[in-house]
Amino acid sequence: MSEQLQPVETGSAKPSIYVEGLTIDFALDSAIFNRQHMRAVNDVSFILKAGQALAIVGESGSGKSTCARALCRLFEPSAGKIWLQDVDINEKKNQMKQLDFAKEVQMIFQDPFGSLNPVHTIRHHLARPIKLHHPHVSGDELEQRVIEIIERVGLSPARQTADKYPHELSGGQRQRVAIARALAVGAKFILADEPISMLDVSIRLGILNLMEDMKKDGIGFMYITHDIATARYFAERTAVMYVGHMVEWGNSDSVTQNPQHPYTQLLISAVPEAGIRRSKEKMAKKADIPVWKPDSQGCPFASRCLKATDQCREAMPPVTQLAEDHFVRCYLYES
Ligand SMILES: Nc1ncnc2c1ncn2[C@@H]1O[C@H](COP(=O)(O)OP(=O)(O)OP(=O)(O)O)[C@@H](O)[C@H]1O
Repeated sequence: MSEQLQPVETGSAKPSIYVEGLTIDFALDSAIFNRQHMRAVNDVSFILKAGQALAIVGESGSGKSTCARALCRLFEPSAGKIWLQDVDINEKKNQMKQLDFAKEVQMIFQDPFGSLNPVHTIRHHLARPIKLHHPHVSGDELEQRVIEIIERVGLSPARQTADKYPHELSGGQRQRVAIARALAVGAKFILADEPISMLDVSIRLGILNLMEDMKKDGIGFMYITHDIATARYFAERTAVMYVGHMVEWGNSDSVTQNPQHPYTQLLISAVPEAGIRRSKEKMAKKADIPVWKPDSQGCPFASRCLKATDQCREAMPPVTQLAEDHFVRCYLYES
C-alpha cells in the first residue's frame, strides 16, 4: 500500500472500498487537436468503510462528483486504483459484470425526480431492481419486499405509497424512494451526490437521519456536499477537496471544528452557525479558480491564499499529520 493511502486509514475495521491515487483527466473541448487535458481529480486517496460515512466537501467544480462516478465505473481513472474489497474494479471489469457491481455500489442524486420514471408507480420502481438482482423473488414475496422497503424508508401508508406515481410525492418523499431503490438492489455502498441540497430545509434532517439509520445496517456512504455543517452531522470522516485535490481530511469533528487549511477555513467561515462568519475577502483573495492541467504545479489554492509563498506556487505540499486522524496538505504545517 502506498504512502498516499496510509494517512487516510486509521482504526482496525476492515476497509471496504479503497481509492488510491485516483486521477481523472478530461479532454478540453477547445483543444481537441492539440490534445490538451484538464485534471478534474488529482491523486486522491480515501477509504469507504461499511457502516460509516465519508463526506467529500468542496465548492462547485472541485471534482467530488467525478470521484463518485469513477467509483461507479462511469469514468475510467487516468491513473490510480479503486478496489472493492479485494477486487480492482477496473482491472476485473470483464470478470465483474456491471450488474454484479451495481449490486454493491449505488448512486443517488441531487434531483430524485430526474431519476424516477413519471409513467411508472413506486411499486414498479422498487420491484424492477429486486427482480433484476434477485430473479428468484416473485409473486407475494416480491410484493412483501416492496412494502417492507417502503416502510424501511419511512413512507407510509406503504401500500398506498406503492400505488403512487413520482409526481404525487413531495421532493423529500421522492428522495426516500431513490434511497429505497438502492436498498431494493441490496447495495452495500451508497454514493450520495448532494442528496439533500434540492430539498426544503425542513425535511433535510429527516433524509440525513434515514441515511444515519442505514449505517447501522452496515451500509457505507460517500456523502458529497457543499455544506460542511451537514458533513459534520452525518459523516464520521470528512475530506475537503479543492480543484481536484484533497487538501485536508480526517475525523469530521477535527476537520470542521479545528480547520487548518486556509481553504477549509474559508468554507467554515461561510457557515452561519459557526459564529465566525467573516467576509470572504478577509479569508482569501478574489482570484479565478484555476483550471488544473496535468502539468500544473504547486498548491491549487495558492492563487487565492493570503498566506501563499513562492514555495506554494512551485510544488504541491506534502501530507502533514496534525492529530491521530487529521491530515493537511499545506506548507504552513510542514513538519
Ligand atoms: N464528462 C466531463 N467532461 C469534461 N469535463 C468534465 C466532465 N465531468 C466533469 N468535468 C469537469 O471536471 C471538473 C470537476 O467536476 P465535478 O462535477 O466532479 O465537480 P463537483 O465538485 O462535483 O461540482 P458540483 O458541486 O458543481 O457538482 C469540472 O471542471 C467539470 O467541468
